[in-house]
Amino acid sequence: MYLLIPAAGMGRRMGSSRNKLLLSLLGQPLLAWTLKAAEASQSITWIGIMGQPYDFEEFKAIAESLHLTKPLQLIQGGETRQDSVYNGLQGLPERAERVLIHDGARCLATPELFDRCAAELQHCQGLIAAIPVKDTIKVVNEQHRITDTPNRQYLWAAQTPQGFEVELLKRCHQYGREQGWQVTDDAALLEKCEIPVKIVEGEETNLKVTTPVDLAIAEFILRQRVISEQ
Ligand SMILES: Nc1ccn([C@@H]2O[C@H](COP(=O)(O)OP(=O)(O)OP(=O)(O)O)[C@@H](O)[C@H]2O)c(=O)n1
Ligand SMILES: C[C@](O)(CO)[C@H](O)COP(=O)(O)O
Repeated sequence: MYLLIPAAGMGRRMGSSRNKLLLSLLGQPLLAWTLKAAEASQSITWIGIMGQPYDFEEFKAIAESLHLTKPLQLIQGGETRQDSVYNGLQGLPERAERVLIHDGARCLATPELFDRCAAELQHCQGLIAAIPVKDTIKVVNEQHRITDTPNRQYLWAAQTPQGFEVELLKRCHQYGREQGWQVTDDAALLEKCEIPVKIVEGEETNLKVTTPVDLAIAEFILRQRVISEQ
């Protein structure tokens, strides 16, 4: 299975002056934890990382320090996550039929989650990892007045990995560009093209490190894992 890792962001919500994926998490760059899970996955055979060229030297150093056994390709990212995935798709080897996309910032995803998504992708055109929403969600208007309380049974929080047939995802990205669609995940492009996307049960710990609080929570979870492995 081919894996593309969007890693070309800036981390504005982290308040960081550099790519948050290079920040230290339990003594290693955040991206290293994501790559370790990809390396440990049984199904992933090829890894592409979309980054900004000024981060490439550090990405290479991280990959070398991990002694990755899987082929690794660095691909120039874009201005938005959507652009970065678009570029990543162009950088896939021609033989790639299916692909998983996984945010570099979701550094706690387990190898087992990659493997479950990869296995499920043999039976559908598109899928995403997601978890049921725990909160009661309110829809509000511009005056901050509640307009609706949707039934939680139908609300799931999107995660990555998100997996697709390569040709289908390429077509949806291309069409989305032509239509000027701006989306925050790849599934949204298929939804807009009215193509069904399946949900695979994600992991509650598979948080996206977005703000400094997320970094602290991620560190806590990783510490627990390291302790339980000892
Ligand atoms: N131009 C971009 C923007 C984001 N990403 C990647 O997409 C993932 C999810 O994005 P997000 O958490 O929003 O990361 P940032 O863009 O870095 O954060 P922010 O929105 O706070 O600036 C991250 O792994 C990020 O590196 C990317 O590859 N290319
Ligand atoms: C793809 C994603 O990680 C799914 O949760 C997310 O949508 C991307 O980042 P953002 O924080 O929603 O911009």
